[in-house]
Amino acid sequence: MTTHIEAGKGDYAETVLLPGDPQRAEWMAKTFLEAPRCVNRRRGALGFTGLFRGQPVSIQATGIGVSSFLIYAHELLDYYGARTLIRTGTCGGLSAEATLRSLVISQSARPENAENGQVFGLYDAEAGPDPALLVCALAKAAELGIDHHAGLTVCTDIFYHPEAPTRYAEARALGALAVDMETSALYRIAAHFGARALSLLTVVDNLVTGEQADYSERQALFTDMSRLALEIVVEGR
Ligand SMILES: O=P(O)(O)O[C@H]1O[C@H](CO)[C@@H](O)[C@H]1O
Ligand SMILES: O=c1cc[nH]c(=O)[nH]1
Repeated sequence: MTTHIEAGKGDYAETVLLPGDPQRAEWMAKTFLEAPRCVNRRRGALGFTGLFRGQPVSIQATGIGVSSFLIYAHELLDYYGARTLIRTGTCGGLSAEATLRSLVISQSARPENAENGQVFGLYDAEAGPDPALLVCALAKAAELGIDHHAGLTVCTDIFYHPEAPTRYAEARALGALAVDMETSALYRIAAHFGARALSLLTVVDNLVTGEQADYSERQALFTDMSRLALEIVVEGR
């Protein structure tokens, strides 16, 4: 076990899907995995391991924000031997193109604090996914007919911000499709450990149009993202 995970060594597969929300982790495990077993309950950050088409896969909730995310990613990479991390997250659309319920594949992630923050040091730099996983995701998304967009995403540390209406002007000018709170850290920590990573993000609100998906509707929205992540696990190993 580690400080934040009670599972034993060997309880996680080498490939781990990483939703932020523990309820999403449980729904994904029970909906898509064969013989899912819960390997972590500590702090309610649920973790599961099971099989998808005979291949071992784990799903671990990471909580909200870079600080929480890095704890789980670090312990999975450093202690449990994870080699491929695929985030199955949610995001806010920053462009009209990133419509509600569509899927954003983060081709590059830029931390909001890149120039002025230095909050997370090593993690304050733009980074990208594993190229082979990205290629696989784009091909599979097209094959499965999933409404998706690939491009730059930004990663913020603050969900509710006093400058809400204008704060993403620079990111939008750079062409950012969406904002989440973990992806740049995922890409940086994976590179640090020589592991592979990719971030898939379902748009649950759009900061340009003001549209929002209700939480009660959300699990249904995650079917495409979960199927895509699991197809990548099978194809991209
Ligand atoms: O739904 P998850 O995967 O948690 O992702 C998004 O939702 C949370 C904010 O509501 C942040 O963690 C953000 O990145
Ligand atoms: O980080 C996030 C996630 C969903 N919606 C947002 O506006 N931001």
